[in-house]
Amino acid sequence: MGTRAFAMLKCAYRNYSGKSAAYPRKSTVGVELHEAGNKKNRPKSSRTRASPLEWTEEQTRIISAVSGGRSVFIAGSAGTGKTALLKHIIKLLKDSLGRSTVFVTASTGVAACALRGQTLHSFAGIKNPGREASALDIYMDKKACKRWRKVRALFIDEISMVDGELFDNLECIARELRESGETWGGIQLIATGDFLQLPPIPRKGNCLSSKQFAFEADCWQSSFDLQIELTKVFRQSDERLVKVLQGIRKGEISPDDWEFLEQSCATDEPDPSVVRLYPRNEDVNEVNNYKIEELAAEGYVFSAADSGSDPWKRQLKRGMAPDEIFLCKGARVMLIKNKNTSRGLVNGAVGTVVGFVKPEDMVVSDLCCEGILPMVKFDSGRTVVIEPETWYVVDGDSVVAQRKQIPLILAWALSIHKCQGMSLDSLHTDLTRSFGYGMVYVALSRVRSLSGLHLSGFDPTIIKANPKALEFYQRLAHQCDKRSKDDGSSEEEHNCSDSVDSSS
Ligand SMILES: Nc1ncnc2c1ncn2[C@@H]1O[C@H](COP(=O)(O)OP(=O)(O)OP(=O)(O)O)[C@@H](O)[C@H]1O
Repeated sequence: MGTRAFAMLKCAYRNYSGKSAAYPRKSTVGVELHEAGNKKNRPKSSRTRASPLEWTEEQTRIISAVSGGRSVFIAGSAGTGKTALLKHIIKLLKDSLGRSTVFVTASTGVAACALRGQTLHSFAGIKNPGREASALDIYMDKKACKRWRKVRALFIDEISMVDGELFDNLECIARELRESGETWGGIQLIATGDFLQLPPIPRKGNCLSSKQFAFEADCWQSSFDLQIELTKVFRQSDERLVKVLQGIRKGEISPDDWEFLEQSCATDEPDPSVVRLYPRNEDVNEVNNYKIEELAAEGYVFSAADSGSDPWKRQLKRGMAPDEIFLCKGARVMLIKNKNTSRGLVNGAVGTVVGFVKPEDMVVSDLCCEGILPMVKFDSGRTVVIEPETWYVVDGDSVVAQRKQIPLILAWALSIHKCQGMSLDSLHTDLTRSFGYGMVYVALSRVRSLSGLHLSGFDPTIIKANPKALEFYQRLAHQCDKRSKDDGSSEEEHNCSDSVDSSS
C-alpha cells in the first residue's frame, strides 16, 4: 500500500457506532464554518503570554541560589509552584549559560514534554528504561557521551520517580565521562519533585532495591548545595482544604478532617461530565471508549504528525498528546496545553466538542484528511476552535523531534499518573479502588476547591504515605530547624537545608 493511501486510511473519517463511514452533514459544518469565520468568535492567538508570577520569598531564594551556580533540590507539596518556578529558572539559565549547555529532563515523558525537554533516560543514553541502566550502552552512544561532556546545568523534574540506584549510576557516569572528581563531574544539578506523590515504578528484576528513592542514593547529599521546601500552596485557596490535603500527604487524617471532607464533598453520583480519576490505564480506556461509543455519533480521527528520529520520537508517544484521537459532537475533552491563561484556557480545562470547522487560514490536513478543527465549549462557558499545537523534544539547543496534534484528550476518565502535575476544577475518584502510596494525595490535590471534589468509597485506612519518604522530610525539616536556630532566623524564613543526611 502506498504511503499516501496509508495516510488516508489512517486519518479516514471514522464512526464508532459501527455504521459505515459517511461524511458529516454539510449543513452542520456550514453553520459552524460561519461561526468560525466570525473573527469576534475566534481566538486571536493560542500563544498569548502568561502574566508573570509574583515570586514568594522561598521562590526568590531558589532563583538567586540557582543564578549563583548552586545545585538545588526543590521540594514542595502539590501546587506549591515547583513546575512554574522550574520553567522560570530554565529560561534564566539558558540565557546565562547558553541554550546548548542547559539540558531539561524529567523522569516521565508527560513531564518532559510539558517542559519542552527530554526524558532523563534519553538524555543519559539509556536504551531500555525498564531495565538496569547499562554503563556500556551509554559509553557506546556517542551523542549521549557528547551531551554528558557538554552539559553545564541539568534539570531533573519529577525526581520522586527516579530510583536511588539510577541516580547513583548516573552520577558516576557523569564523573567518568567528564573526567572530573567532583560530584556529577561538576554539573549544576536542579531537581524538583515531591517524594510523597507517586513513587518510582520498580524496574524489572529490581523490586527489592534498597535504594528505592533518589534520596537514598549514596551521592544524594553531595549532589546539592541546597535543599529547599516550598511551603506556600497556590492551587487551593481554602485553608482548611490545604490543611486536610497536607495531612493526607503525610498519611494522616484526623476524625474531624475526615468528617469535614465527607460532609463537604459531593458524595452523590456526580454529573457524568465530571472527570473520573483511576489508578489504572485499562479503566481509563474502558470508560472513555464506552462513553464515546455510547454517543454513537459521526466524527473525525486526528492523527499526530511527528518528525525527528528515535529515541526522541518515541518519547513523544509517552507524552500527553495522543497518537490518534477520535472526536465527535458530545465528546468530553480536556485541554492539554495552556492556550490563553487569562481566558481560562489552561492545561486541564474541560469541555465538550460542539462541532467542527474548516479554518480559512490554516492547512490542517496533515492531522485530519478533511482539514477540519474541533470546536469546544469549555465548562467555563467559552466556545473555542482548537488549533493544533506542537510538542518539542529539545536536546540542548536543538529540536530533535516534534509532534503536531490537536491539544485535546478524552476526559470522561484520566489516569492518576497522567494527571500528576495538573490542576482541575472538578473530579471524581472512588477511594476504594487499589491505591498505592501517594495515590490518594495525587488524586485529591489536583482539585482547586472542595466544591469540585466528588468522592466515593470513604475509608480512612487507604490514606497512606511511604514511611521512607516521611522520614526524609522529617530529616529535612529537622536540619532546617537546626540551621534556623544556629543563624537566628525564624523557621518560616529558613525552610531549607544546606546539607541533609539522607541515610537512615
Ligand atoms: N508565585 C506564585 N504566585 C501565584 N501563583 C503561582 C506562583 N507559583 C505558582 N503558581 C501557580 O500555582 C499553580 C500550581 O503550580 P505548579 O503546577 O507549578 O505546582 P507544582 O508544585 O508543580 O504542583 P504538582 O506537584 O502538583 O505538580 C499554578 O497555577 C501556578 O501558576
